[in-house]
Amino acid sequence: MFRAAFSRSTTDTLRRQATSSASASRSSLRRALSTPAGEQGAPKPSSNAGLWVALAATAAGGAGYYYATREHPSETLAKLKAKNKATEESPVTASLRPLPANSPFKVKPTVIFVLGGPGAGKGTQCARLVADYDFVHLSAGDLLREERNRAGSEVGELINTYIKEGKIVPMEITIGLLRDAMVRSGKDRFLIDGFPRKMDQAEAFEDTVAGADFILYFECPEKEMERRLLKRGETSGRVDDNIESIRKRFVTFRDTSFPVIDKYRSLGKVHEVSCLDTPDKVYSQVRAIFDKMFAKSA
Ligand SMILES: Nc1ncnc2c1ncn2[C@@H]1O[C@H](COP(=O)(O)OP(=O)(O)O)[C@@H](O)[C@H]1O
Ligand SMILES: O=c1ccn([C@@H]2O[C@H](COP(=O)(O)OP(=O)(O)O)[C@@H](O)[C@H]2O)c(=O)[nH]1
Repeated sequence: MFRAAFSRSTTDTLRRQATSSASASRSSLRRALSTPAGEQGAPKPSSNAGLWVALAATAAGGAGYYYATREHPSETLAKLKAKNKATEESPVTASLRPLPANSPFKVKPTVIFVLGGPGAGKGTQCARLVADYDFVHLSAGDLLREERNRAGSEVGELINTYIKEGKIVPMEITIGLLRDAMVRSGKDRFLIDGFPRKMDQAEAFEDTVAGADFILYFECPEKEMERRLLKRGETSGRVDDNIESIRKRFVTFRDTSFPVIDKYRSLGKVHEVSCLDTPDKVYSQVRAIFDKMFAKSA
């Protein structure tokens, strides 16, 4: 279903090429990426041999994993809730579907993609969710900025250029960072904030890390997002919280990221929340969704 929507995926190609172990180190990925081929028009495209190696390492082992087994999430959840009663397992960690062959997890983790345009309030709401529910919050943007700032990073400059231009950093970097952070946390419930921003990212993540249980989508008009981002830019120190970068980010969101939300919506996996209210009121909508799905940790 999800998979069928992709005409010819990156990972399909990679599966044919991949012979190396999926556990290739991040540093080797970075080395391979020092001549990146951008996902979205890298400033200077060059030989992509290294990229293939990195992508192969990231996606290797996904073969055999198939989305066709997925049923409608509401049916699945109903079954899982019943099972949960009997086994005390979390309704979602009991698994919506099998893990990909080379997932770093033994049991399927709970994964929620938190999506919305730039400045919609994803980070603000995730911070509240972490306080009330037992989730690890991983912001893809924060992880990229951390890597950009890491002394000795071989992809720092590249990340900075993509962020400033409002473009999407090559997925193998982002997925590598997310995967590492998930494993390092030692936990199994994740809010993945600001990712996936492109269809092939969604597919590669689901193929090599774990499937998403649902998508929490913050709907927000551009005018409001622009207002929030300009305000945030007064203190954030971010290279992209300025009007020029903001406009570019909106274009990327409209053209490249929104289709991901639409795709998941067609699968019945999107919970949409309007961000046009105070943070408290927005959060009460979010809580209504989470209270239905998860028992509170406190
Ligand atoms: N409901 C809201 N109303 C007004 N301002 C908000 C709201 N939610 C978040 N903000 C502010 O808007 C800016 C962007 O929010 P943030 O959570 O960083 O968005 P995102 O993670 O989606 O980029 C921040 O300065 C935040 O304080
Ligand atoms: O999966 C991701 C997430 C973020 N980014 C980059 O990081 C920037 C900032 O993303 P973040 O989620 O931090 O901020 P937002 O745009 O949602 O405010 C984006 O514009 C992209 O350039 C990316 O390339 N891939």
